[in-house]
Amino acid sequence: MTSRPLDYDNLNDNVKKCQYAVRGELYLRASELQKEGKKIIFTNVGNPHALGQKPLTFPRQVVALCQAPFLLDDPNVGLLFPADAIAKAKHYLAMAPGGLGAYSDSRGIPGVRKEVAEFIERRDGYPSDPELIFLTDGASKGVMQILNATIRGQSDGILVPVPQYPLYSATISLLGGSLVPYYLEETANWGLDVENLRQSVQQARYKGITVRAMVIINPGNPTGQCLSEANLKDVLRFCYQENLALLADEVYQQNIYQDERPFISARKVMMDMGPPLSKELQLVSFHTVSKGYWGECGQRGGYFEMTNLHPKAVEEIYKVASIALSPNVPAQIFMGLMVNPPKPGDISYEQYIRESKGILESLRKRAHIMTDGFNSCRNVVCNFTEGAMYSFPQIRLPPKAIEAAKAAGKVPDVFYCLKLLEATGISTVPGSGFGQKEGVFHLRTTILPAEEDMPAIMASFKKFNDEFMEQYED
Ligand SMILES: Cc1ncc(COP(=O)(O)O)c(CN[C@@H]2CONC2=O)c1O
Repeated sequence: MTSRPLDYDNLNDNVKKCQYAVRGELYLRASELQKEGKKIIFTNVGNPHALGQKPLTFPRQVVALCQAPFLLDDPNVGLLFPADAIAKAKHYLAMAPGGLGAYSDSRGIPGVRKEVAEFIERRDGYPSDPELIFLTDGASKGVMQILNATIRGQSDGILVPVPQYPLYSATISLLGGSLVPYYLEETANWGLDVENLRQSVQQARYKGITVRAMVIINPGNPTGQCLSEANLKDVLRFCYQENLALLADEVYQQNIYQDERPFISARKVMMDMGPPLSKELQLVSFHTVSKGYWGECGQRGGYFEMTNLHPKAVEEIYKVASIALSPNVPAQIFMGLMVNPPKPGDISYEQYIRESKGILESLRKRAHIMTDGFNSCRNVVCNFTEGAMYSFPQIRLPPKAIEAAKAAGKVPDVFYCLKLLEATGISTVPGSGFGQKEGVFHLRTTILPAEEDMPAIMASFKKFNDEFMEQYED
């Protein structure tokens, strides 16, 4: 048969080059085993509702009414829905001409963008312009839009933390750009070092790469570290000195499990630093309804906020957003509700706070159970999950295990994670999927399995791991 346009060999090379390990080899093998009837614990994806977390009640009540506005005309609606949910549904329906079935503006519903701006103002104490906030189908799409606008070709580089969330490496590959790694220091609790940043940029420039932007993920995925205000000041100063735009991925800003380093946005620190940075440094910040104590991953709601971008650049980003017509309208309502939740005195306030606090407190407990569990295992060390939703233990593989992996044609941490999966049903992501220093191996799991299941999962992991180490140690 003649070679055809969409045959593998004829596909765009950038498509074939990009990798996304969160749903890679381990996930595919776990899905096969599940089909064969094996019980699988999918802790590979930060997907809270898939692991049993209940959705918050109030947002679902409001969106249900927005999706089925005829319920608002039912005389019994007050028997099923609280008055503030009814009022909120009417509030959003009034903002969305044609309701949830109609396209919105390509930047999102102006009223919701205004609510996001007000949220940012309350959080940071500085004005925020709704015209510089675009709603997106999850933060993923926002990241892809901004990287698409930034990367002009192979010689454009993006400074990305290693280990990193592979949305960045995959998108940079897809767009034909160059990933410029900066290594986080595991022994310094995954801290970043400005000298390391400078070296990475210098090495890239030496290779003829123009470094255009720097990505920070705060709190970190997969590493879970929270950046301090001092760290953020260093990063902002560095980006200004090196003329880099800063892309601040802050999707886990609600997921904080320690009190020493509370979340502080890159934008607040930049504004606190005043001119010239607050007036000149280009910053794009990303957020989502997928994380935090919402976990509404499937709704596909997100936003990005642009600071210090020229109006003509904003217009170009708007033009490209308009190609996809409209962000997901129901998700925009979720975003509005997330940034503008029930207030003290509202009928649903107590329930909303109770549910939210319950989820966050449980996540904090699970972060400790998992970290302590890993640290009780042979040849395993693990930094505490200060934030986000993941645990990223270092697995010190004996040389014999590395040889066995090579003999099996597998990267060592893939070999280990496959053995773990076969033995326990625990589906993780090998550290090689996020990038790691040469010769150092990790795996990523989420802290999302139900609290009551966590001790048994960690015991099952420990049994497997200690037997594995026994088998391969000299
Ligand atoms: C750092 C980071 N940014 C953006 C996203 C995308 O979120 P949206 O759902 O808003 O597009 C994720 C999702 N985290 C993936 C999903 O689950 N496990 C992960 O590592 C993420 O971890």
